[in-house]
Amino acid sequence: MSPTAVFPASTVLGYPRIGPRRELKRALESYWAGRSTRAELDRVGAELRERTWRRLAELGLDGLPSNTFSLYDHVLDTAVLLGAVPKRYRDAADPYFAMARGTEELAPLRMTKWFDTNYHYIVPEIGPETVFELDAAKPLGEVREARALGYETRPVVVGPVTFLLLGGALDRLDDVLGPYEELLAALAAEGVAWVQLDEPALVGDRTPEELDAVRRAYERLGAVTARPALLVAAPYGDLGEALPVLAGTPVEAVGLDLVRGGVPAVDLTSKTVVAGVVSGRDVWRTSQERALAALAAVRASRVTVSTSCSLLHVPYTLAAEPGLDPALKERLAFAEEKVAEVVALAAADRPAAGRIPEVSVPPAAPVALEERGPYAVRAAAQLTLPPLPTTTIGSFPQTGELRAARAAVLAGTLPQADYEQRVEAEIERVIRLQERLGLDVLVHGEPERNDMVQYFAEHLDGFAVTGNGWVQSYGSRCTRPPILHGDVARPAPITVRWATYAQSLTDRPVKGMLTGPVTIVAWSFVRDDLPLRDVVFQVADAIRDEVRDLEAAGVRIIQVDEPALRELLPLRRAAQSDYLEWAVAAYRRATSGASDHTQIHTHLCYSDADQILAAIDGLDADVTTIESARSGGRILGSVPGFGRGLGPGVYDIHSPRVPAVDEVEALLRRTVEALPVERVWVNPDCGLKTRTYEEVEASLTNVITATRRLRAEL
Ligand code: MET
Ligand SMILES: [Zn+2]
Repeated sequence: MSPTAVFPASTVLGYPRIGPRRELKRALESYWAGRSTRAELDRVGAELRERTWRRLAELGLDGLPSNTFSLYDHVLDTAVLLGAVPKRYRDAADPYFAMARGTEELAPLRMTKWFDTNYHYIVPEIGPETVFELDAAKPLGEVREARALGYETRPVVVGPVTFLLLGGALDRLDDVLGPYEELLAALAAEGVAWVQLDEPALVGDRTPEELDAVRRAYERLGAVTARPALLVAAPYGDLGEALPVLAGTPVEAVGLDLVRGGVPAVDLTSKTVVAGVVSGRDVWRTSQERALAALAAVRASRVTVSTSCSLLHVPYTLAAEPGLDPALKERLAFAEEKVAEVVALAAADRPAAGRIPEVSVPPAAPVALEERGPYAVRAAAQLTLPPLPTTTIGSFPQTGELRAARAAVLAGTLPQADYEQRVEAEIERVIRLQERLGLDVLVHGEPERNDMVQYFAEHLDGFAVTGNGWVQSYGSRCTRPPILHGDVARPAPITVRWATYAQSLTDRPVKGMLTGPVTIVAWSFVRDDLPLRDVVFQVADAIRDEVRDLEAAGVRIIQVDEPALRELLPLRRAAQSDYLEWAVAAYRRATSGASDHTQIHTHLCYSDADQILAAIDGLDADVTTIESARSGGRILGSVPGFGRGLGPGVYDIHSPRVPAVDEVEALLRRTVEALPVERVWVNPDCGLKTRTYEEVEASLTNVITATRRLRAEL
């Protein structure tokens, strides 16, 4: 017998969890530092959950989700739920955080980007030895907790197909379905009416075998005798060929992303459609007209209103942004405002009048660009360096003092000139440290940057920055994406003064450090009235001017970071080449103004770079540094054909762990076996700003010792 519960008229697929004032971040970091207890951390979690449910109810939302809270990551929570905790972590003092962050003895699990977002999840480690076993404490606990506060909720769990695909183990489907069936039974016993299983993996290209797995999974879960009604939600795109498959299973409701995907032609008259018409991916107000038209076009037994995906990707509320220009604010909606839109759409029975006017500015006319010479010519013209040159990715630890000083400037209690002196003092410290450690290519350490995108946004026209618009990136880490709302231009040089100051302190080369156009647009909330491919070239032109000015100031090596290149890659193959074409063109537009004797570096991280190697090659950078250590050197298998300088990272900077000399040496040996030694660079996986000086000094010392051992053999 299938459940008969009616789905609520309005809901959201998920909600931010870091806290409106980043309360969870503070609680986590204090717990990790040993300054507070686990009980104190759990209390902050409970308070945040309560506030979220209360606020959603106050805003008039009918269907409240639960289990959308997480202490670190919802995919890691799912692994725990299913018993997929690798043996080696089980005896750790706190196995959950040991998997997330590592311990003295244990490296953490791999982490990578969640679909095409800037959120990072912990990759489940599933092997033949994994025994799936249900541990439903968390979802059941949240259901009870909400009920005690007077709220009935719909638990949200990552679905079996997505979970296994993320862990590269779809062959374990039959084994994992047992715990899912038990979970459904346990939730039914608890009186839960609906459960939401998130299956974002279904909006990508799926093979016939994978689609068959979808069918088998939902046939089986649908056949559980006493179970809640099932909502299968597919955020971040179009379900495509997976939709008829799902529609043929007994699931009661499907959640569609109608912002990115079109209204499906598939007949869904036996299902409820939870229609995602309010975007969870941007900060722009919803066009009521367009949303109502989409709602009207869906053919289903019941159509209810929702967000296109979890609101995890947007800040909490515009109410915390008194500093934003009111005219811009009119065009914006953060999480709370989006909930209000969902509620209003669910109540509306006619198109609302008074649409917000959309502003449209034509993109800058493309100009003919001079190209750089061939790589061999450039390499001969550039600086001569020792074999296996050592460098870092740019940032050094951001100290509490510097952050406090920046806040004091904002508050008006510290004069700008004093702040700039402190930045210079920090640059000097970083330069001296690198000289002492013996690095070959130095950096200034980026102390003036709160964030690699926001810093540029603050210095470019066309961007607004928020005061509190924090969005979770991973664990306790958040970013404040700037809002790109107008035409982009660079009124004055941005980084030249810091780069030249750093170079004035040392005879060794100092790399200039810029963020690339693709990453700037990827990590901003970009106006939704123009295609990204138009906007990105305006940003590229601004960076191009900066490259020129750095070069004119005598900087011989310039790094233009593109860590987000992989992230924006469309989930469907059919759309990928078009994206890669404009992304690569934008990067080249930004860098091709450099002369042949300027060495251009780029840096990518969390890239799963194997998929986009041709595009990375197309960037035509002289040197590419890339994440490799955290993923165990997997990239080395795919890079032999790479024709220019390459620095696969030799240690993971996302964990406080200091890598041993032998460990670095081993990875370095594998690297020189995979690549011609004269093209190999030695560097960490990524920037060092989240680490302490103590960790950095110890780690880099070991990196340099390992490099010297190898050099001695050359
Ligand atoms: C996420 S990539 C970071 C690159 C930047 N240059 C840094 O070192 O922090
Ligand atoms: Zn990086």
